[in-house]
Amino acid sequence: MWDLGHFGPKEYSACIVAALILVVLSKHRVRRTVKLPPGPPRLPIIGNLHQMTASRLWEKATEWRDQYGDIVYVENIGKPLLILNSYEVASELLDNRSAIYSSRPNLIMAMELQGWAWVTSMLPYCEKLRQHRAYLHRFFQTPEALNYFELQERETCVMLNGLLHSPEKYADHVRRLPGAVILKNVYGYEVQKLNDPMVQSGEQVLRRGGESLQYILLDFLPWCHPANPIPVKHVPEWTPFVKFPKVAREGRQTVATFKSMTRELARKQVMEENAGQSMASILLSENMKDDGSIDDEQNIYDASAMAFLGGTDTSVTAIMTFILAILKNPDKQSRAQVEIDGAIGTDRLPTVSDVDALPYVQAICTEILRWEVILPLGIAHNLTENDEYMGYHIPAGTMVVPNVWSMALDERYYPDPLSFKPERWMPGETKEGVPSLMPQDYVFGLGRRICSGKKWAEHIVFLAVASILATFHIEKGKTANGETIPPNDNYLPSILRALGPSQCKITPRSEKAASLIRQSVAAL
Ligand code: HEM
Repeated sequence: MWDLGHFGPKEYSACIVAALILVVLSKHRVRRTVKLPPGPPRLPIIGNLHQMTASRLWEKATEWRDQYGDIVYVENIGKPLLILNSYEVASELLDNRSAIYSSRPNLIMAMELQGWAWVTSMLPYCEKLRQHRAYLHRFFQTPEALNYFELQERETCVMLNGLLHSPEKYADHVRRLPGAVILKNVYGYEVQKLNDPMVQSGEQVLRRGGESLQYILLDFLPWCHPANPIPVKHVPEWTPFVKFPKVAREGRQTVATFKSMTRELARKQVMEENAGQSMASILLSENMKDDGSIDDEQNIYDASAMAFLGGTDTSVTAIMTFILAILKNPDKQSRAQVEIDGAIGTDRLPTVSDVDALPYVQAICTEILRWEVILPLGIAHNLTENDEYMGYHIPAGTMVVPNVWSMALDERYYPDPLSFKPERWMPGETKEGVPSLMPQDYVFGLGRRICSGKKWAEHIVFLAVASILATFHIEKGKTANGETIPPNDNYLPSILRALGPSQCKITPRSEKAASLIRQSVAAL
């Protein structure tokens, strides 16, 4: 079966045929007199398409940085893509020139075929996007709006209790945490058990989203464009050698189910008299007219569902990375525990207000975001007008991708970048001094499309890390023969990196720590 997600000889031949059609159809090819940014040599017709399906494109792009510099230009059957390999260029283009670098590309599989076009992070720069961002900003950048600190602390406590009872399921307890807080924040929905159907539905739809990105090749094939006489939407599933129509249909169904489930949750909030305060209930009631209809109803549903999608898997990867970092660097755990015991004692659990009293724990959180970045290529932006930069021409319509991976491993800022070193964030502890570039300045994106959940995510990661360190001891697992089991550091190489569990031992630091957890849960 021809899977457009993987580039092989059949796909290669198909691309050549497609490109030839393109060449024949375009009677007058525009002669390039402008100087394009540097990049790897392009093959006739297909350009760099054969290099685009590398499973870790961010690593390939980082290699290109050494050869071609901070901006790397590639072309796929005439479609331009610019990779920004350093913070400086990403900041100049995505931030300082955000007026023209803030749109998003139209991705055929995701948006045309699977029905993701409503998702905030996929919207072009438009009024609808501004409205979504305003809704999200109100509830996710302002903790007081829904008192999300209290919810984060509460659900962190539930996670600790889970670790106490079934430490071997630690990945499930971690997975539950961000989903439970967001579902309560957004819909007033209470997650009751580990494998909650709503949390699972969010995970499932995100998996479909990740899958859709494997079909990026469709965006480069000329006949796939919606303006063509045979729109790609109408390619039947029985078409020989192509798998994408089936993947598209399955994705469409999952997205539609997710949309109707989240819509129902939101509607329930506004219909029920005793429904608590949540993002959906507040926005829907504020916008309700006398006749019961709701202004901007669809945008409220969509922005609410986006919070659920944007905040769950990303935060889970950060917390899983923390556990991996401790398994590989046990000395960091001991130092953090000494800090916690000294600053807040052992009679209570940490809260978000302890951030300033726990600089080393905070340094661990910062280093987690840098050491194993979660979205190594961020989310692609789209340039809406021709631009000139460093003497190069960047054509309108260029897909612009920040290489967050390369920024996080930039030795100019982070000596020995592959090592997990929270010390680099502690003033006076390294001879180079604290790096002038924080990962928080780029791992959440840049410019007008910066992540709407940045603050919320930083808070939940801090709480989870500080609370686990305060109460548990994490160590590598052992085989029956007493040999140490190496931790699992095999991240899924998708655009949103995910990490499975390691075989390890997670035990309460003391009977007092275990009893503190039990008492805190009982008091919820
Ligand atoms: C550690 C956790 C997280 C990371 C690393 C992360 C990272 C990112 C990145 C890199 C972008 C793209 C920014 C750009 O295009 O320049 C983004 C967009 C977005 N994120 Fe997050 N995110 C996280 C958590 C969250 C949470 C908790 C929410 C909940 C509201 C959220 C909601 C969004 C939204 C709505 C967008 C789209 C913004 C737009 O397109 O205008 N994210 N995030």
